[in-house]
Amino acid sequence: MTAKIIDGKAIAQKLRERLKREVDDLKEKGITPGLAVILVGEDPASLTYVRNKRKACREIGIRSFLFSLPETVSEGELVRKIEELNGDEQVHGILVQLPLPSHVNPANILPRIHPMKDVDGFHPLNAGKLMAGEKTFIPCTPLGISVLLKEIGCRVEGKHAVVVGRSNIVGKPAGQLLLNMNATVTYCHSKTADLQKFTSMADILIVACGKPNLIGAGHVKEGAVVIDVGINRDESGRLTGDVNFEEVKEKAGFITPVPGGVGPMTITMLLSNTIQAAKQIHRLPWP
Ligand SMILES: NC(=O)C1=CN([C@@H]2O[C@H](COP(=O)(O)OP(=O)(O)OC[C@H]3O[C@@H](n4cnc5c(N)ncnc54)[C@H](OP(=O)(O)O)[C@@H]3O)[C@@H](O)[C@H]2O)C=CC1
Ligand SMILES: Nc1nc(=O)c2c([nH]1)NC[C@@H]1CN(c3ccc(C(=O)N[C@@H](CCC(=O)O)C(=O)O)cc3)C=[N+]21
Repeated sequence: MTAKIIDGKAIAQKLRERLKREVDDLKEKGITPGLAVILVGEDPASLTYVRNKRKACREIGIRSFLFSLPETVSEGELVRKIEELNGDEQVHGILVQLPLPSHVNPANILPRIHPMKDVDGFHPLNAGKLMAGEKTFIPCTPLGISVLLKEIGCRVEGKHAVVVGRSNIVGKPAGQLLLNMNATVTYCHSKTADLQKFTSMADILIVACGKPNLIGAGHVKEGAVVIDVGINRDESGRLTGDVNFEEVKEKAGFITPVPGGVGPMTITMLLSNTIQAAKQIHRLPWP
């Protein structure tokens, strides 16, 4: 089987046009959604991501505010900045770009974001609500994956979803969201004894490890839906995922490319969550 390639970039573009109309409607009510991004240090990858996020905001009329803090910032200073933004009426969403420097523990920082402004969905209250199946902010990458699955007409209910990776920002919430959608979910991670045994059972395979070519054709069931979250840069600076694309596309039913798959959806869901935050703060209905 030769896989259909899931064009995340095109799907993201289509959604952003819809989101722009939502922003226009809000502006007519006198509300301009605003996203505050806190960037600590000068990691080149983080600088690129933050630039892309702000550009995406600008394109659909969301205001973005950037706060660049030095690598040496203390936890106390970071928390003070967050508290200031929690009280800022122009700011509806707050994002602290990860990773943070090693002297800063994200567990001391992320819970200080007001849960109603937590557009990344990393606050323990929102993570708990996702686990309980309640309406909440869902982390952008898992949410983007669920939209991609919907777009290709993949019915999740009753399927076996295998998630490789168990980070708080991708793997865990992705598996939880698929469970909420009635998939049977298996998590794999670096201590999994026989990765291939599990991945080759997957109807839906989500890979979020940061290990280039971890998944080859032998890991994949014929006709499976393969979602490659990994973003790796090779020696020449080219982006690759965690899946051996050339090999796996001959076997899978659907596959996301890197770049142009999950990445653009992550940013689109950040825009969407920011709009929902603005609506919620102004007590407007949100879906
Ligand atoms: N496209 C997008 O929008 C986004 C892409 N990313 C990318 O996704 C990837 C994962 O990100 P993130 O979740 O933050 O990464 P983390 O490093 O936090 O987590 C990686 C996970 O992969 C597991 N893992 C590592 N090696 C193996 C292995 N050989 N076999 C099985 N599991 C393994 C780890 O297991 P253990 O827990 O045991 O250590 C861990 O759970 C990265 O490439 C990142 O750049 C991230 C966010 C958004
Ligand atoms: N608080 C926080 N929230 C995040 O959501 C978050 C984060 N920190 N830290 C880093 C990871 C990574 N991440 C990506 C977002 C977009 C692309 C993306 O747009 N990728 C493009 C390519 C971009 C390029 O060319 O570099 C693509 O795959 O097509 C990738 C990765 C969000 N993250």
